[in-house]
Amino acid sequence: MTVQTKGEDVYASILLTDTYLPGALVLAHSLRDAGTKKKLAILVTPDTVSPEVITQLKASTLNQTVYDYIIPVERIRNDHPANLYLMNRPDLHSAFTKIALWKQTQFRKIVYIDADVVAYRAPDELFELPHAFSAAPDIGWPDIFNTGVMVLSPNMGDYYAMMAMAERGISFDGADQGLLNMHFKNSWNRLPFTYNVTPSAHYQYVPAYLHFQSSISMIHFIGADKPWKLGRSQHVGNNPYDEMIGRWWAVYDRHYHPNANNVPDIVRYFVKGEFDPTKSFVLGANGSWDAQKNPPPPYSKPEGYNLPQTYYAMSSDPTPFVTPDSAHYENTPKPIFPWEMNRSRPKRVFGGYVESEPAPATTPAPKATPKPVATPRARSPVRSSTPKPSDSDTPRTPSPARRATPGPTPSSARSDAWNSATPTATPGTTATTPVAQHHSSVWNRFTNVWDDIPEITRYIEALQSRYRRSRSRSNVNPTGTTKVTEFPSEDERPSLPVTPAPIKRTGSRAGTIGRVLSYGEDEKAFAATVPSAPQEWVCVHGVQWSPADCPCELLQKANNLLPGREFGAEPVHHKLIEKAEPERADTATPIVSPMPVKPVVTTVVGKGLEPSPVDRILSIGNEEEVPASPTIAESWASRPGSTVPLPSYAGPGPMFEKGEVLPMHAVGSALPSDEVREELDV
Ligand SMILES: O=c1ccn([C@@H]2O[C@H](COP(=O)(O)OP(=O)(O)O[C@H]3O[C@H](CO)[C@@H](O)[C@H](O)[C@H]3O)[C@@H](O)[C@H]2O)c(=O)[nH]1
Ligand SMILES: [Mn+2]
Repeated sequence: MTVQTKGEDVYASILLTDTYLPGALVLAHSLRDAGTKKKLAILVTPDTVSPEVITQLKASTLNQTVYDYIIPVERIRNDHPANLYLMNRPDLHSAFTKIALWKQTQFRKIVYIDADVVAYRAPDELFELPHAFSAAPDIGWPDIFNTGVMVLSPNMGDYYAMMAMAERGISFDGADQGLLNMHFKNSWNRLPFTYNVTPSAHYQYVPAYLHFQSSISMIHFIGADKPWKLGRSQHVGNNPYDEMIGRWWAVYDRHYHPNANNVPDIVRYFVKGEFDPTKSFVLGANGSWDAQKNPPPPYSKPEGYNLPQTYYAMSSDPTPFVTPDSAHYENTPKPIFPWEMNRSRPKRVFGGYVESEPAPATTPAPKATPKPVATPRARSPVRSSTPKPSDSDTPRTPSPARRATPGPTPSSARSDAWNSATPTATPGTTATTPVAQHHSSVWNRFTNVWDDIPEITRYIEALQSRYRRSRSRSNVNPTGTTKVTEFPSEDERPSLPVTPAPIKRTGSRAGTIGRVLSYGEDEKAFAATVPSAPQEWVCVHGVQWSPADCPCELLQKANNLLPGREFGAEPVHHKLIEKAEPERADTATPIVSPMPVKPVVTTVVGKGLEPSPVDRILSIGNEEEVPASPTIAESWASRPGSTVPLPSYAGPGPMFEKGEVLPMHAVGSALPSDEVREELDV
């Protein structure tokens, strides 16, 4: 430890708040009155001490110097103040600021004294101590020292070491005394108790007091009760404690006597019982405060204090709220206008019941409507964004909301909405997963949102008539539907439900619809289309599966139909439907489902194949289509020796088979773009 040998000696105190001003003043006066030869310094934290208070620290009204040096220092807060609560002194949160004493290296030695100390005599001899650090024992635990009186030699080594502790909140009492005792541990020079006598109202060792009384240098009023906070009338007895309190008041009165007319109000303000506002503030003739001439009396209550206040308590009534019946509305004004009296019954249907009918108390069972309706309910934005008028005579304007309708994704909200139209599939009551519920609902109840768009319907009808012609050639039953999407029942559902959907093709073939591969009802017809070589199979999964593992039902079905044709063990790239050429990123949002098809591109290694029966089915209705030029990946995959699979398509959409893996990515709008719809308007 470096001990400074140069510089001045000073007594130093510290002021962290205005409220300790009387203490700081009395300490300084007591030292001066006792004839000290040393200068006085006080550290102040300008952020918590007002300028008026600092003025009082400089000079008394008689122009006597109080403190020679006012040293502004940064407040050092304890950010881990838990230990302060152990001694019930949370107000000491910034006591760590005392560490700044060690930074005052302009001084050779500092006799530090708390602001709640009064000196009986000036202990100037302490400056002659050779020790780097001295302090007196603490009355509460005499093995440690009290930090109200310390003799120290400022040096940056101790300063930084203690700052590091302060930053970490290392202090057993949360304040400076705990920190300093941990830092100096056994290296402190013990001063006699007479340099830091800490009287207590609860315990006095009277004989010792009487014995050492004449040698007392300083009295330190530890604890929350300070003489200026207790007031003059407290502790005026003749016990040792009261006697010592009286010594503090004696110094105070010598300099700030109540009868003296030059005592600054701000000093008295912080001394209990000393401040008299009637003397400080000139009142009007009627005794009230004249706001034009004077500041408000300091003890006046704020005006808002008298404002009436209303408190509303939360209801603690546990009875469930019941909607008031119609009697509640007895006093509603009688209809007077014709349109009020001759009101036509609402025709629009919401939630399965007519608007004007009273809503059933429980969940309404949907009334039979031509088509199930995804019930719009105000609480679900998903539901309300999928309006689906079921009455064909309802005027329908293609609105942006319709176009923005998200594709049927297996979201819980969506499946919820759909289940609401499926009385047997009440959410939470079935053992099936929401996804399974969703799909069964899809299969049994719903159509695609574009099914009612006449342009698309017309186009599809035209397409289907062509399709029927072709299918009669290939002996496959027609579906005979007038809808773009025909959802078969669970029983009649084929294993590969592929329905055409409009899609915008890039290039000159924009607007070409995908082709249909349908297993249909005729197994034999389907069997005829099954390719002879397993390599020709391309299933929806677009993954390299071992054929045995492939979950594709169509593949299984084909395998069952043709027992003689065992698939090889080689991994085969299955794909029964091929996705359309991928949309460019800068064009319309991808169409989710159903996935359009194009001629099968096989991945037979080393050579191209003749069109298989599957290819032929796939090409039905698209005879005129110019085969899409292979993508880079396709060309690369078909190079001799390549085992690279064809690029898989983006996801199966809502039409995929039960048990298939769900798409893990978001899907876009299922509706065609305006551009596509224009092109579709045939
Ligand atoms: O609101 C405050 C609090 C404290 N101080 C200054 O900090 C000193 C310490 O606070 P104090 O109230 O005197 O603490 P004590 O009651 O004396 O408590 C003991 O515990 C404190 C925390 O460890 C030590 O600082 C003391 O020296 C020790 O006697 C005071 O004297 C003042 O100089 C203020 O200026 N304003
Ligand atoms: Mn103190």
